[in-house]
Amino acid sequence: MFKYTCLNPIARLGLDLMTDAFVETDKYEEANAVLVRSAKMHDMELGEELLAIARAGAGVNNIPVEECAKKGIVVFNTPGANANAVKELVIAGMLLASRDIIGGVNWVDTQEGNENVGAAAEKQKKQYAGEEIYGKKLGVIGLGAIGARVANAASGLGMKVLGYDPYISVDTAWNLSSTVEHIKDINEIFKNCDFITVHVPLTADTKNTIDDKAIELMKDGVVILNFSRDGLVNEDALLKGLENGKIKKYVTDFATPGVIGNEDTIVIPHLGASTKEAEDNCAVMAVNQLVNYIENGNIKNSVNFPNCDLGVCEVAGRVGIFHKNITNMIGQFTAILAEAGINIEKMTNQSKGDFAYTLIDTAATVTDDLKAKIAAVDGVIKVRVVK
Ligand SMILES: NC(=O)c1ccc[n+]([C@@H]2O[C@H](COP(=O)([O-])OP(=O)(O)OC[C@H]3O[C@@H](n4cnc5c(N)ncnc54)[C@H](O)[C@@H]3O)[C@@H](O)[C@H]2O)c1
Ligand SMILES: O=C(O)[C@H](O)COP(=O)(O)O
Repeated sequence: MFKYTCLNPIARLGLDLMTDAFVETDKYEEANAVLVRSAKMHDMELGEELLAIARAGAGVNNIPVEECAKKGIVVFNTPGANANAVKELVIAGMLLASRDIIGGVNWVDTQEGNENVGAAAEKQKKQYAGEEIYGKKLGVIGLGAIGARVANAASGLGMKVLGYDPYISVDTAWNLSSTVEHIKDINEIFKNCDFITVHVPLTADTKNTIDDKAIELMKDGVVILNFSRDGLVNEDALLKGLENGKIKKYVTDFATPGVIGNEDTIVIPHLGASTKEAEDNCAVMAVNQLVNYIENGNIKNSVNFPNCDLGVCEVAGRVGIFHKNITNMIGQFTAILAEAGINIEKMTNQSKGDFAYTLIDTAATVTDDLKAKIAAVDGVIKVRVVK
C-alpha cells in the first residue's frame, strides 16, 4: 500500500482517481506521494519514503526541484491545466485597469439607503470614466500555456498583440493567432506597448524581468500585469514607476506588503487558478500522473526527469533506474542483468538536463541483491523495483 498526503486542498474529482493501492495519510514524513499546490516545500525534509511530488498547477518554485532530482524523487506539474482560468483573469485585469469599475462599484456601495441613488449615479459616473482596450498594444512576455491564450484572446478583443518567447514550443507556435506579432527583442515590448503582461516561470534567469531599465524604456501610462510570480517584477523599480506616474496601473495576483494600499495597484489574492474547472483539471492530471508513476514507473510531465513510458508491465519484472546523464550507464545495467541470467524484455532510456531515467522490463523479478548491484554503479541515484 502506498501512502499519499495533500499539503493543500486538492479537488475531490482528482483524489477519487487514487486506486486501491493508495491510502491517504496526514503525516508528511511517512508519505510516498505528495500532492501540493502553493505550499512552500523548500524547508521541508525530503523523507526516505518519498517517491514523487505532484504539483496540481504550473509553477514549481515552491518545490526544491533540483534537490528532489538528486534523490530520485520525481516532481510533476500539470501543464496547461489551469491556463484558461488565468487567461480569463488577465483579461479581467486589463479591463479593471482601463475602466474604474472598482472605484465605481465601491462608490455605489456607499449609497445604501439613498432613495435618489439613480440620479446621484448619473452625476457621479464621470469620476469613473475610462478607456477601451480595443486597438491598444499588448505585449505578452512568455508564450506558453497562459501567455498564448492571453495573446489569442486579446487579439480577438481587437488589441494589437506583440509576443516575446525565445523558447516557444512548436505546439504553442502552431496555436498562436497569426495576428500576434513575433518579437525577438524584449525591449521592443517595453518600448511599444500600452499593456505588458508577464507569463514566464520564476527562475534565477527571469527574476526581475521588469526592472528599472525595463520601466525606463516603457511608454508613459503603461499598465503592467503580473499573474506569474511577484519576483518577476522588481518591487522598488515598480513603486518608483507608480510614484512618478510612468506606470498607470499595476495589476497583480500576488499580494506583498509593498504593493497593497497603493491607489494605482489592483492586487488579487492569487486567484488565477481558483476556478472549479482549473482545480478539477489540475487534480485529475496530477493524480493520474502520480498513480501511473507509482504503479507503473512511467513518467509524464515531470519537471526534473524525462518522459518515459512502457505502458503497464506485462512481464515478470520492471525496474526504474534514476541516474546521472553520463556515458556507459545502460551498458553497465544490462551487463548486471545479463550476468544474473535475466533477459530484458523491453527498455527505454531518456534524459533531461543532468539527469536520466532507465526503465527496464525483465523476464524475472530484480532481486534485492541485483538491485544493490545496480545501485552501486557510479552515477546511479536510485533504483526502484516497480514489479
Ligand atoms: N496566478 C496563477 O494562479 C497562476 C496559475 C498558473 C501559472 N502561474 C504562473 O505562470 C507561469 C506560466 O505558466 P504557464 O502555464 O503559461 O507555463 P508554461 O510553461 O506553459 O509557459 C511558460 C513560457 O515561458 C517561456 N519562457 C521561459 N523563460 C522565458 C524568458 N526568459 N523570456 C520569455 N519567455 C520565457 C517558456 O518558453 C514558455 O513558453 C507559471 O510558471 C506560474 O508561475 C500563475
Ligand atoms: O502556478 C500555478 O499553477 C498557480 O500559481 C496556481 O497556484 P495555486 O494552485 O496555489 O492556486
